[in-house]
Amino acid sequence: MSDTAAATARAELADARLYLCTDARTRQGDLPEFLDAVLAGGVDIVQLRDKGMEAAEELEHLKVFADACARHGRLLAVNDRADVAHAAGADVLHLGQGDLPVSAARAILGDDVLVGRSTHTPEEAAAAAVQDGVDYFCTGPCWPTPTKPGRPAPGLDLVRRTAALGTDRPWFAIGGIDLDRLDEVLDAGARRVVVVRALTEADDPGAAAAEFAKRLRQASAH
Ligand SMILES: Cc1ncc(COP(=O)(O)OP(=O)(O)O)c(N)n1
Ligand SMILES: Cc1ncsc1CCOP(=O)(O)O
Ligand SMILES: [Mg+2]
Repeated sequence: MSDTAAATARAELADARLYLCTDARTRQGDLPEFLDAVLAGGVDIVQLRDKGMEAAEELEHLKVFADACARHGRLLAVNDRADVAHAAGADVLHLGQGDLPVSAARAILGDDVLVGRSTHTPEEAAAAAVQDGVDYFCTGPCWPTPTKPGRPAPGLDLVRRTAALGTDRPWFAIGGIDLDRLDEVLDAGARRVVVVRALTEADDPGAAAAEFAKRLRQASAH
């Protein structure tokens, strides 16, 4: 990615409100159509999150994700692996606390790829808000979720405490968020969310994405 493209991607991240993570299996039969529907609905960033998939297979699936993101002018994210993010030409790499250190990812990717970080405590959130090389961070899970089994949920208190940081760095609430719970997440102070099942399991994913995007943008406007 050129310097200009990276600056554009950072501006798009600043404006982003709705971030989808999905594997390549849940919507196996209609993946391109599903991605087109949610991107048209208002998803700003799409991450292929398919734990345990081998790199070669991940790269193949990422072509479908990259094409969809390019059609809609949205950001493509890779989970966990800097090498795969580089090979796929992704805009974003997401790193958890147990993944590659940010400095190691930067050594592979340089400054042009956006890097995100997971946080699960107020201390981790405060650190991610100022850590060099981090473009955005996520806090959660807000609720226990079968998408991330075994991960204790710090709940909305973490969202409140993250909001209280008053950071300008973009941050997203994650974990167990659906349209019924969105107002609670907004009331706790989040203005950006990451979702999986709320879109992958929606009867009408495009309409669900549009409803998320509308309410997130309304909340951001005041
Ligand atoms: C956007 C986004 N936020 C959080 C996560 C979770 O990352 P991590 O804690 O490393 O867990 P895994 O997803 O790797 O199981 C994410 N992937 N994306
Ligand atoms: C990847 C991840 N990290 C923390 S919660 C989570 C999964 C969120 O999935 P869902 O939106 O289906 O609860
Ligand atoms: Mg990870």
